[in-house]
Amino acid sequence: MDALEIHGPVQLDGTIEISGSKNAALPIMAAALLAPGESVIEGVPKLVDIAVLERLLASLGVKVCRDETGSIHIDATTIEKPIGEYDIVRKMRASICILGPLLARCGHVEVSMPGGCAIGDRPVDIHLRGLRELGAQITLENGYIVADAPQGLKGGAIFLGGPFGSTVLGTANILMAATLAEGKTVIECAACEPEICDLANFLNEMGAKITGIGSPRLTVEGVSGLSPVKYKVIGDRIEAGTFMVAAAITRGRLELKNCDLGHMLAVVDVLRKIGVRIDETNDGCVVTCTGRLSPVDITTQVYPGFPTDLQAQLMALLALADGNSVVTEKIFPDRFMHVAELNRMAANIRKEGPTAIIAGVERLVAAPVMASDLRASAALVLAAMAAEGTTLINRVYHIDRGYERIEEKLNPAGASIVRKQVEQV
Ligand SMILES: CC(=O)N[C@H]1[C@@H](OP(=O)(O)OP(=O)(O)OC[C@H]2O[C@@H](n3ccc(=O)[nH]c3=O)[C@H](O)[C@@H]2O)O[C@H](CO)[C@@H](O)[C@@H]1O
Ligand SMILES: C=C(OP(=O)(O)O)C(=O)O
Repeated sequence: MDALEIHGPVQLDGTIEISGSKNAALPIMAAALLAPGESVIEGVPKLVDIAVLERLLASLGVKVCRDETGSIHIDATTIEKPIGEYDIVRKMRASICILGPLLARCGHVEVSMPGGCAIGDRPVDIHLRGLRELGAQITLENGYIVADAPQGLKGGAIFLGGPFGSTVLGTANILMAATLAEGKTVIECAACEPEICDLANFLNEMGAKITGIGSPRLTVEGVSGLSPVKYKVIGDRIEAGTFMVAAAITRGRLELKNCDLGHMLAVVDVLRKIGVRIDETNDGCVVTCTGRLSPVDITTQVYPGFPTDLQAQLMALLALADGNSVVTEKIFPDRFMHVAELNRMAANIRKEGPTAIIAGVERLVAAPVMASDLRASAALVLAAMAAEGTTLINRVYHIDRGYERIEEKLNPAGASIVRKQVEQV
């Protein structure tokens, strides 16, 4: 099993190209199932999660390959078997994205209940409620969601709100299904995340008729068929945010390319309050941090609020601030696996329900730590670059789910990260 050995403290200085967005690429790849023929998706990051979806699509009988430029070709001319098997689906939450498009295209689908990061309870009840409102009959059999719409789906008014606001992949599923439904669908309380906008833009290029993109009300006029297209996914705002924190926590300077600050207004606002300088460039930004770090209070929220996927990384930074910060997690109230590991590195963080109180410390100290989920792992890499000594992060397969060879991006900018094979611990 891979581990990362990280020597600190370092001061980063360099330029990093942000990869295409994982969370945009995954639903877009699934949406390619809607159109017979070959779609080409450009800018898809080389990640474990993407490889899992490639395997899942191939298991449906769809032809999938990555060419020498890195683009993914998905030939969905025929779908032999609309069944998402447990062995693949359990590895990744986003596998649930095949549910809507397969139902719309084939009139029948079976998908195992999905797995995903250990960040708390993650039901799919709203996905199922939305599909039922489009006319699907759905049962749960042996851990599989079995959905049928033999006469096709029918548009309607669908409210997608849940206990924590909107649902990102739930919106993706209903949106994809609605493109081929008969008549008009209005999705209320739709997710407004840039990844959903990217998916909607992709679907429109395929011939779908979606309006209201970026707002909580999406209107879809159903069409009888969609055509394959070539499409480039947006840059990864979560990878960009992680590297912004990397510049800040090492009191360094990073130029980030292929990142859209328009997708990161809450993150930029919070980092500026902490004392980080962010200057916009033509295709990204330059992030510099020289002085002291001010504490802040933040609450994670649906877009355009502060994203839960950057909560752990921000907490690593606040661990070194001059005073007390408060972080409240409103999307996944149990997403705090990183707290205990950061405390092993001499942070002073106390968790109370869905809130963490972070008393800033002068310095972090290296320690052996365990990556527990994707963004918690990223937080540990950030903390380790600022900590004194050599940190060993075990179970880094979590980080490979969402970051393309993170050490190869950070080392040229001055990090000292070595990937090692270690005995399983
Ligand atoms: C692949 C991908 O894009 N993953 C992202 C996506 O996950 P994902 O789409 O799974 O997250 P959701 O937006 O659906 O989850 C938001 C909240 O709604 C709840 N919920 C969701 C669906 C449902 O049917 N019932 C229900 O109660 C969830 O438990 C959670 O508390 O959005 C999350 C929130 O921004 C991010 O952290 C994930 O990185
Ligand atoms: C939690 C994440 O991914 P997933 O929804 O696939 O578990 C993430 O990208 O931070």
